[in-house]
Amino acid sequence: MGEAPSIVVDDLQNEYPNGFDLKPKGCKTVTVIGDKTYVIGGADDEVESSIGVQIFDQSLGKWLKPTVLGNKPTLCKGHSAVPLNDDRILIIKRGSTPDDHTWFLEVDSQYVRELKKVLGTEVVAWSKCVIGNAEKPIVISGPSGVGKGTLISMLMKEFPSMFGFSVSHTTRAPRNMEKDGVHYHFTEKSVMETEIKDGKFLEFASVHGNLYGTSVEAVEQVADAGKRCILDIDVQGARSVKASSLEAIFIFVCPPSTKELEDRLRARGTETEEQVLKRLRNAKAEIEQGKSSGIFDFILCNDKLEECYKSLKKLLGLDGSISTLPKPACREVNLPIDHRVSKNDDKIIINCDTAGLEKASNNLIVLDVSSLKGGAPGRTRGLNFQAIDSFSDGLNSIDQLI
Ligand SMILES: Nc1nc2c(ncn2[C@@H]2O[C@H](COP(=O)(O)OP(=O)(O)O)[C@@H](O)[C@H]2O)c(=O)[nH]1
Ligand SMILES: Nc1ncnc2c1ncn2[C@@H]1O[C@H](COP(=O)(O)OP(=O)(O)O)[C@@H](O)[C@H]1O
Repeated sequence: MGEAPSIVVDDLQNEYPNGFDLKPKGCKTVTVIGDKTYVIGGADDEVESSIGVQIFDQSLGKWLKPTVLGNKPTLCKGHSAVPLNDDRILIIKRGSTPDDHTWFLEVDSQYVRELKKVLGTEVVAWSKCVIGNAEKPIVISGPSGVGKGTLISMLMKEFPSMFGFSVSHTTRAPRNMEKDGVHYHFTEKSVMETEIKDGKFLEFASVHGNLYGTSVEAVEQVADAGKRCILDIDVQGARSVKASSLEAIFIFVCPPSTKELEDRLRARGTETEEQVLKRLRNAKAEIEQGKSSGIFDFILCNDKLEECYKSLKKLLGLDGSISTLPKPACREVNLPIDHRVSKNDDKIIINCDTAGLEKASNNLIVLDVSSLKGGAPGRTRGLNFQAIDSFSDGLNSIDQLI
């Protein structure tokens, strides 16, 4: 964020009379929610190639420097901004592709309020919007050696385009075959602690004597690749995620017996004797918590690997039931640079049939925001999308749509 805002208070008052939320000027929009005016785009920090955010607090009479969380939208040829429910601003990027045209800037959501308390600064968070009901992330926990990694690898191998792994940070040393950035981001403790303080982690915990954590970026990278995110985290981490605003499915994997767990851990041969003993001691408490804490939606016993994998696929709806069927393709619509955006209750209407434009094939696009789910950190899901050729569909006015 640049120190000096790119527009001054006088600009706000003179150029944007009150209620100016929907008016773009150049590459920036100005949206008022409560006492705060959000100037989105056109900021000095856009050299970073993402859309910047500046905030003017009318009650304090000064500009605030927000901490901006989440993967940020890349610069575009302008955008429209529509405030929703006083806690987020819908951003529609002009001239952008179907997978990138709709974003939310959360300004007062549960996540933003939590992070404001933690960081003690003004906070806003970006969350990209996915059209339709993308599946929730999956949290998998269980004691060391139970087979979590094995089951996750099997899923990713069988369904490579469906699942993506959330690459955690850890302060433990890499094992022989482990690659930095693939299995973990291997990190210095002091670096990780600073990043935790800066609000970059969705959750973190000390496990078997090392620090482990899931960065917001790790989860968003998977979501932005259009995949369902899998998190392999311990029970403390699962508890934190459950308490956060990230909606997920929670699965706990148990061993058939303590003896079998010990055998698997020793046979894997990746830990020192001291580490094996520590992991086995911790396993008892983890299994108790896994079974009784009420965090987990499903408990799987990993006795015979193939059977356990089958059960995992079944509970994820991957056993030939409905969710494995190809999803109906959403009509892919590129948003032209020239369009007008308006709001009517839960419907956002994008009118691409602006003066001077040739009739576009889809001249009205209606976004239904009535059943939004999720949000930062991660994606906002559940946006319904309807592209209509108002002429061929015989519609003469927007009123007929809503
Ligand atoms: N809370 C939390 N736990 C993690 C994270 N990444 C891994 N873990 C957990 O840390 C524990 C130890 O992981 P690791 O050292 O890879 O050994 P493993 O359990 O034998 O695979 C496991 O219970 C993992 O689920 C994370 O980002 N957050
Ligand atoms: N059902 C199973 N039966 C026998 N061995 C298993 C089974 N599941 C996993 N293993 C083996 O147990 C070891 C630990 O599995 P791993 O996936 O690394 O566990 P985790 O990720 O939970 O620590 C690995 O050597 C793996 O091949």
